Amino acid sequence: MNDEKIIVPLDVPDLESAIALVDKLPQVSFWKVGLELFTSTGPAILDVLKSRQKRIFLDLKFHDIPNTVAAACRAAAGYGVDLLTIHATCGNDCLTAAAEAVLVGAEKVGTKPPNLIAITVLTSISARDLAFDLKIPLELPEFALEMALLAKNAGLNGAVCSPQEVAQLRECCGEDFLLVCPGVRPSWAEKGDQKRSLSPAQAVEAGADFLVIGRPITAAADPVLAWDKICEEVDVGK
Ligand SMILES: O=C(O)c1cc(=O)[nH]c(=O)n1[C@@H]1O[C@H](COP(=O)(O)O)[C@@H](O)[C@H]1O
Repeated sequence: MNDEKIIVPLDVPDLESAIALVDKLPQVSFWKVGLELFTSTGPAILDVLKSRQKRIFLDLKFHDIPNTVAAACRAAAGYGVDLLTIHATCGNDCLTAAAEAVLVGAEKVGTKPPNLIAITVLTSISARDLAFDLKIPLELPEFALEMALLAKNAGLNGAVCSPQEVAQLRECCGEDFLLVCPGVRPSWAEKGDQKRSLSPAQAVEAGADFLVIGRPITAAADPVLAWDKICEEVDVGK
């Protein structure tokens, strides 16, 4: 089984619903806490997950000036989480300051620093959105690669990208650069707002270290069955 590659987001509004979801899926070893839940519960949810020996992806997607982002990264690193996100479009100075800040923040409390990973291009953005709304003059795969390289050169540990770009990023950024892919959809699941998806097997085959898969599992009529089906698919893609 290759189920440790799958991260399930706790995209729920409060602590009670989060605990209910964690209890419903005891097989899941890696959970993501994102903007909705962290804004609602603060670090209380992290304590719950740690007390159950779960790995934690704290997905706060920082995006601000270097001084502000570095301070936020120092604070977040003190929680002892496994993964932490920042937008690559913060720019080089910000990414460099953030990479340094997680080390300082973790050391201050004597914990392991999180792997700091950069959002390249959100998986809800299409090539059309990038060109016409955001006015980025590069092709989407090229822009995603540039953002990953910016992050790598600034000393980050990895990037978040869609499964459609992961093969190219793996080739250019090397084996040690963590690549985390949301926007993963089994053939039987709704795409929702995800615009650049591939199946779990395809994403793993293309070189993803981790897949973030939410609604196909959490909104399924039978989440345990959906989890089992996805684990089988991930094994096929190995
Ligand atoms: O950083 C993320 O995790 C993330 C980046 C991205 O580009 N796209 C993306 O969907 N995500 C997150 O991945 C999860 C995807 O959830 P589902 O679309 O329900 O599978 C959500 O919690 C998003 O916040």
